[in-house]
Amino acid sequence: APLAAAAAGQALPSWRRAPPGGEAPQKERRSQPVHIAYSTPSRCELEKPAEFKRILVTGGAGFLGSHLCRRLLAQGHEVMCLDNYFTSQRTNISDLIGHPRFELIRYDVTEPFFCECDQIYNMACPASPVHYQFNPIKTTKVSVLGVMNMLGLAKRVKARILQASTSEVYGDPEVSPQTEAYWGHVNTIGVRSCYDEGKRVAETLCFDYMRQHNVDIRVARIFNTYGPGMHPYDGRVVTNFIMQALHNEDITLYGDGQQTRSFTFVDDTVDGLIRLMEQEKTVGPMNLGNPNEFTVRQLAELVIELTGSKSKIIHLPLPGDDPKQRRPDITRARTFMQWEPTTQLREGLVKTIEYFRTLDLRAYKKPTDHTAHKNTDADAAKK
Ligand SMILES: O=c1ccn([C@@H]2O[C@H](COP(=O)(O)OP(=O)(O)O[C@H]3OC[C@@H](O)[C@H](O)[C@H]3O)[C@@H](O)[C@H]2O)c(=O)[nH]1
Repeated sequence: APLAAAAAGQALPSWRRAPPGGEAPQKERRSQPVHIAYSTPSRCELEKPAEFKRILVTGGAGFLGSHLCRRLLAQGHEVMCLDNYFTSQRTNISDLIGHPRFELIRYDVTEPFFCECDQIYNMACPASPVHYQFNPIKTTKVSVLGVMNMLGLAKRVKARILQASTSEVYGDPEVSPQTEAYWGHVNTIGVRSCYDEGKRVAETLCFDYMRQHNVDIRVARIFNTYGPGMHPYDGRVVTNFIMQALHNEDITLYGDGQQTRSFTFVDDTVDGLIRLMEQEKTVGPMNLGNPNEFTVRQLAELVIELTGSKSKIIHLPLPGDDPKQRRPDITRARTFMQWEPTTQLREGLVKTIEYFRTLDLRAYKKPTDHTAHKNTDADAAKK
């Protein structure tokens, strides 16, 4: 059937379809819209031609990475995608495989990697607490060795490099909202430290490579991002709640649900990442997040409402070191990149729910036992 569809020119990305009357000139083929499986259509069309660049995206098959690859291809760039598929899979980017400007390389960023490129987006790292606590030593290695390898490459080929950092560098913040000037409140020995401290060292390395070797760095502190393309079993709150609601299962609220998060729709985050990379000056780390703050209970109630689910909310213990509040101050992003999120939670959730509703779950590997939420403070006290 896929062959028949291919012959008929259907169910193939537009760039793979033969134009009526045979081969079109390269220019004409490039100007056709690229159909993107997960992102919203407005972001998928081939955008106004940018200066052609060779761009390396580590973690390019992951949730954020795959959206980024699509967007960069749509801008007309050449994209090299590196991934070891620890938390991602090739189906995330199946629509890109075979694209003339896309190259896919199975690789682990803890090993040095060399290629000619103009820009590097270092996105590789498991991001869900369930995943990054599964093998915490490896998580620190990915953050620290991964960024060292990429900074070394950036230095050697004089590429600009963007490091995907995180709101988790603020730990359990004592101030709200968090500006980039806040140094954070992070436990160095807790169950989340592998990720938090790994990303903090990654930031340090970026700034030291800039000071010592003049490497052109960008550091994005990404807040909780959600949207179509998320792994259905990633264990994070948006996926858990939507999956549970769609299957009329209990909604698992950890703790009393009064902890807050600021949820950013994936297209806004990707837009922010590209703007930050293209921004001409290094201006320090940049918060990328939606400043609208919600309690996790509010999120649960909104998901139930939008799905029309019969699910009930139940309470489970709060995971260890779970931050109580998280809200970005985005003055810097507004000032330097004229960036702010345009999709608010309700609208973004509707799109995400639609994605999960139509997802074929057989294409995804079921999780190993979800243990992260069992790493509670009470357990840590017993040890
Ligand atoms: O089923 C669930 C899952 C999670 N939660 C709660 O929802 C909140 C958000 O949890 P998530 O696991 O989605 O993500 P966290 O905010 O803890 O960490 C995230 O921070 C920013 C990013 O860098 C990462 O994606 C991730 O580390 C937490 O308070 C968590 O305890 C639930 O109440 N129920």
